[in-house]
Parts: sequence; structure tokens; C-alpha cells
Amino acid sequence: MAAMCGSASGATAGGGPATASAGNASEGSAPARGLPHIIVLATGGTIAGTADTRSATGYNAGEVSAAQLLESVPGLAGLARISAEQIASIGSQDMNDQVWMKLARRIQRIAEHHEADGVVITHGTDTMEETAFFLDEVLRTGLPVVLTGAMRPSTAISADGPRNLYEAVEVAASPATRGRGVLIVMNDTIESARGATKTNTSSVQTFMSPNTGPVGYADPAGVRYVAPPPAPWHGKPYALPAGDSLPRVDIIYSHSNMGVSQIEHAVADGAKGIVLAGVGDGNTSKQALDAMERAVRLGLVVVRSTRAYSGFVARNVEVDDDKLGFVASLDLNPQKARVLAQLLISNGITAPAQVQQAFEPGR
Ligand SMILES: NC(=O)C[C@H](N)C(=O)O
Repeated sequence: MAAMCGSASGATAGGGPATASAGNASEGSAPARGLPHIIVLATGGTIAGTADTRSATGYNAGEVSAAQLLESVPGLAGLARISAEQIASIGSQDMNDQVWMKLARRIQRIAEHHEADGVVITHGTDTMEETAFFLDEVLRTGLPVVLTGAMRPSTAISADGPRNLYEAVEVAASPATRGRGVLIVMNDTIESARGATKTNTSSVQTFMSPNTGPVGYADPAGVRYVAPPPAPWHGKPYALPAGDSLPRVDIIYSHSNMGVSQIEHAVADGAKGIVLAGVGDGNTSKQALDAMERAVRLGLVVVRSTRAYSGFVARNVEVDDDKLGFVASLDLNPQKARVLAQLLISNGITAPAQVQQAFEPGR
């Protein structure tokens, strides 16, 4: 297990109970001895949302506690011994560095102290891919870590949360999940933290990995992986920032008739890096490229990603990255490229060649 800086913390937020044993809540019987122990870290999101089912779609995210959520899932007690901790109670549109640090430190502690066989994080879907990717970059543990959520609130007709939670626990409890990094389990599908992105605003089939496809599938009958586990990681994970907040990196969205004002504003306003959500192969207008080059000369990390749904942003093809000092995001979409740039800057890695190397998948 690689070390991670910062002290461990079991802090709770959001007013829920610090821990709630739910291992026997769903079935009314004591959990069987010998079952894997799974810790559920709840952060809020639609999976914990409530709504008047007669209303159309409106709901309040994060109102249902972790213990209540677990009680709504039949059969969980047959899968694992489960304890739950409320880390936060927020919609994931409000996800922030502080909750990320709490999650990372708590999971690191669970891994180092062998507190559990796996961790499930309940999370809103809007920024789930960013949290998953962040944790994947800072944890570097073989411990199964699985994020799940829901597209329908817990009180909706055919709420998807209970099944997603069941399958997330099933995946986290599976010995085949060890060493696979942080995963997202939604709608019977297992996606990698690097590959997955939210693709639909409302459908329960929203998470997909456009460049790689899912790494596996889960349903109540079992867990099946269709991709081999990633190669073991030999380097160090990125250290967490001392002050619990990551350096500012802005995402700038390119479009036709692209100007320079957003880029110049980001630089003047103190951003330490810029990620271009570029057109096509991570491109933008000549004047915007010039503004990005000026940003590089002022010491910012500048990454070219793409607003296109899939594909790799290739280095030195449409844009001369070597000459301009840019980094190509390769397979990372803008929101994940931003997270990686933040971690690199906070770890003192800012030279374009080193940053580029860190963007390589499976480096
Ligand atoms: N389906 C969801 O979870 C959406 C919600 N806004 C969230 O991300 O918290």
C-alpha cells in the first residue's frame, strides 16, 4: 500500500449518525459470520433524494441517511456485513475539495487499518466521475472502492438506487474486484474511474466509457469482469494538499468564433492551469491558441482536451504541443483532465513534458 500524506479522519458531516450498523437492518436477522465487511460512505445525491411521487421530477437531494438507504435494499444482509458513515449530505453539483479530502483520508485509513474488505460510496451522479477519478489518483490501494448513485430519487416509481446499491456492495465484496482501482457501478454495469462519463441527463443508463466500454457487469446473480485488471501500480499516489483545497484550474469551452476573453480572464484572475474543452482534436481558434501560449509563458499548465464525446486528443497532430508548451489530454475528458492537472500542480509537477507523461493511461 502506498502512503498518502495527511492524517486520517473519520469525521462526519451533514447531521447524520456517525455510524449506523445496517448489516441486519434489511432482513431483520443478524449478519452471517464470515461475510465480507463493507463500509458505505454516504455523501448525498439523488440516491438519497426524496420527492412527492405525484410530482413530476422535482426532489431534494441528500435527505435520506445512509442507514435509511441501506434499509431500503432487500437482501443486502446476505451479501456483506455493512456499516455506514455519513460523510456529507449534498447534491454532487456541490461536491468540493473538502469532501474529497475527507473521503480520501477515510478510505486510506480503512485500507491501512484493514477495517473492511471494501468501500462503497453513495454519491450524486453529476460529478461522480470526477470524484471517482480523483480517488483513483490519490489512493492507489488494492481495496475495492465502488461509487454508486441513482438517477431517480428514493421515493420515485421504479427507483434505481436500491438495485444500484445492492450491486455496488456485491462488486465491492467480490474478491475479483481487488486491485481494479476505483469503479463506478450503475445500472448493472461496472465502469473504470478513468473511462466513465455521465452521458444522459435523466436515463438510468447514463454512465458509459466511450473509449473502452465497461470493465464488467453486475446483477443479483453475480459479478462478471470482461476486461483484465489494470497493471499493478508501482509509483507513488499523488499527495493531498496540505490546506485541503486543490489549486485552481479553469475549464474553457471552445466554440466557433472563439475569442480570448475567458482565457485572459482566467490568467488574470489567478488560475494555475487551464484545460481547453476544445473542438475536435482539442483545437480552438488561432487567437485563442495564442492566448493559451501566453498563459504557458506565464507559468500556467495548459491542457488541450475535447468537447467531443469520445476519442483521444493526439499530441502534436493538429497543434504543435512541443513548440507551444501544451499538454494533450489523450483520453481524459475536460473535467478529469482538470482534476489531474490540479493534483499535478499541487504536487509540484508543472513542466509540460512531466505533465504529459502523467496523462498517459496506465503510466
Ligand atoms: N442523479 C443525481 O444524482 C443528480 C444530482 N443532481 C446529483 O448529482 O447529486
